[in-house]
Amino acid sequence: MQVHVADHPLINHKLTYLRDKRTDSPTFRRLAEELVTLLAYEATREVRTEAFDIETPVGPTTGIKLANPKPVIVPILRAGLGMLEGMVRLLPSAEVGFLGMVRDEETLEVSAYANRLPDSLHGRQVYVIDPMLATGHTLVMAFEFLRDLGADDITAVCLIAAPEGIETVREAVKDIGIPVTLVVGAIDDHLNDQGYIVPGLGDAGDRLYGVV
Ligand SMILES: O=P(O)(O)OC[C@H]1O[C@H](OP(=O)(O)OP(=O)(O)O)[C@H](O)[C@@H]1O
Ligand SMILES: O=c1cc[nH]c(=O)[nH]1
Ligand SMILES: [Mg+2]
Repeated sequence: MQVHVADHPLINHKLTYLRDKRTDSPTFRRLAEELVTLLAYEATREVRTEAFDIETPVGPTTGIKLANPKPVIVPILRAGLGMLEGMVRLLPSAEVGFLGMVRDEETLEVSAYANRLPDSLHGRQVYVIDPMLATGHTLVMAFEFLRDLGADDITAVCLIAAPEGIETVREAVKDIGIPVTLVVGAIDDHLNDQGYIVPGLGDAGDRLYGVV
């Protein structure tokens, strides 16, 4: 698994305000969208393209466009929804599938409660978006779903990751059997006893949408 940390002053600036507990929900949503657009620049480096001919006002040239079949973006509900607008802005022709997953706050085990994905992902590049990679259980389960539907390769885009979670995902993808890339805005210090990323930003879903 390739891991890219998109270390850039603008990303670090926006992440700092996202982390700040004084940041309100509307600002948090805006920052999450802006951050994913910056991370998507790195994440889409290997997006498949095809050549096509155009004419500029001055003469003919060959350019590129996104190849078919178009990529599929998969936000992990709830918190991944906060990154969807920013990702779709960069890949407007992509399809969007949804996976709803929640972790048990005591055991930190994950369960899936919603699945609205294309019937087949054969030949498709898939971009998974979820702001937090904590224990890694959520991403591993998502990758298994997507691999079973035939995804060609998967790129996960996360705003903040814990080193422990990255190692769990790294081990698991050895058995996934398709190329996996991880693009993150920051790798934080550690996970605490409750499975929260430290320093992190708290519960991303709650900060985006309120406590349920
Ligand atoms: O790496 P893990 O330990 O599996 O944790 C990461 C998951 O936790 C959060 O979701 P949560 O379960 O809080 O659901 P929510 O998005 O509905 O708040 C986050 O958005 C990830 O999906
Ligand atoms: O720190 C964390 C860990 C998991 N999920 C979150 O939203 N935040
Ligand atoms: Mg949550």
